[in-house]
Amino acid sequence: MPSAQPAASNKALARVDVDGHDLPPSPAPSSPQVGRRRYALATELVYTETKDQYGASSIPIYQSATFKQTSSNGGSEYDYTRSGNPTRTHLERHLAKIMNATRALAVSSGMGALDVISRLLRPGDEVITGDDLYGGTNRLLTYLKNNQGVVVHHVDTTDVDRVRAVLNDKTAMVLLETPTNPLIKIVDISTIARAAHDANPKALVVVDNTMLSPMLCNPLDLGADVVYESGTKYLSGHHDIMAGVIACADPELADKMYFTINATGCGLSPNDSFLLMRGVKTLAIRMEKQQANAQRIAEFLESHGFKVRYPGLKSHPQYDLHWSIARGAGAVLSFETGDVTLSERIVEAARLWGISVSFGCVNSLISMPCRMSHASIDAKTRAERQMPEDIIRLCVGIEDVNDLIDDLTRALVQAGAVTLTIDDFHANGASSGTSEEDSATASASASA
Ligand SMILES: Cc1ncc(COP(=O)(O)O)c(C=O)c1O
Ligand SMILES: N[C@@H](CCSC[C@H](N)C(=O)O)C(=O)O
Repeated sequence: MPSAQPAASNKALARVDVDGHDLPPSPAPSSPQVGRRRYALATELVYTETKDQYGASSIPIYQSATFKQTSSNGGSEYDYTRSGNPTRTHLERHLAKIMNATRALAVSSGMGALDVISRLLRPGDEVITGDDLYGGTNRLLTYLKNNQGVVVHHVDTTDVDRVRAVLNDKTAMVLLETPTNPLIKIVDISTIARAAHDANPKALVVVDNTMLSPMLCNPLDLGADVVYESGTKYLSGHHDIMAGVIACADPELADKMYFTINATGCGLSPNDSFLLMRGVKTLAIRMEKQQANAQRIAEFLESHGFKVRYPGLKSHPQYDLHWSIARGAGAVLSFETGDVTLSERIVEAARLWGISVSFGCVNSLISMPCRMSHASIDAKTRAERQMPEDIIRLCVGIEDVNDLIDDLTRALVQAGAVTLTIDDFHANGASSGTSEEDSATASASASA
């Protein structure tokens, strides 16, 4: 019995084995427009053309697992949603354009994206990565090390010489995060990419761009081979979906990763593809507001003597490096209080700031990474990697910045982290919406 032929765009690509063995070369992508921008990014985020027969201005949700074929040999563009779906394809082409990629692939989460990329590795391969990384990334790398025979080197990737010291011809992947989560350290993508390719021309430089999004950074333009992001964050922007995106310039590499997505079934669902597409359209305006708010909040905290980590502050030790690779500082910052229980009190006193993991969404969040997003890294490793247990991470949203500063001020005062009079409190940004009850709290704590 002849096997069903895959859909033109997806099927042709599905003919490639994950190792690239025994199969004919990949045909050219069916959509040559990918990766080509005509307008400024803010315009391209919004501008899309659907091929919908009714001229729908928003891509319809093709909520169908299967697609009818024109003959027993197939003949239709799609056959099965795990292999390809028009809503997902529309999103992927849009993402390829805004990520300056030849091809983008949408999967069910950011970790799903890293899983797909990591399946390019083989036992004995070496991976070089940072010593400050999102906890889930660290967990997956630890799994690969313990179960798949992959050698993982964690080094301080802010120091190019330390990376050079471990690069060798077995280096298959260099995995970078910048700014790092949660210590907001900056990594020189271009220099490391050059060094990695010098050490092994086949090494893949992979960048997790979740902390910046394509609005602020295009790692492929800086020498990276693969970029991935958690679409759960800035790209979708509302914390109502989980998603992941992978993009690259090399079509054969994209084919291999597509093979894994089809083989394992982690492609993004039609409904989530629709929601991610909708979210992406407002990325520019959300990011602009979130960054402006984050800058004000970082300055506010710094003015109170906290050690603030944010690349929008001139005091950031890698301020110049950051601005040489990125177009903005993003909206995630962290600060230390010097005392874990004090940090706990501040976080728990916040009202407007939701206590939650994640970032990049429209509402502001506060968290203690060592207990939350990075709890999967054991305490000993956290200490070895100099992650302060008291660190508080703020993920700034689009609210009125005065309300955010008021709420933070009240939390800091209530926790006993700062001492303010009511006059100071108002001078520090407390303005609209500050209730008498809040002011009274500030006064009472300040005099305590
Ligand atoms: C920097 C970074 N990369 C990747 C991920 C994974 O994304 P997801 O939660 O969508 O799997 C996260 C957060 O979860 C993250 O903070
Ligand atoms: N329980 C989750 C925690 C997810 S953290 C999400 C995000 N990347 C962040 O940094 O806040 C897990 O164990 O993965």
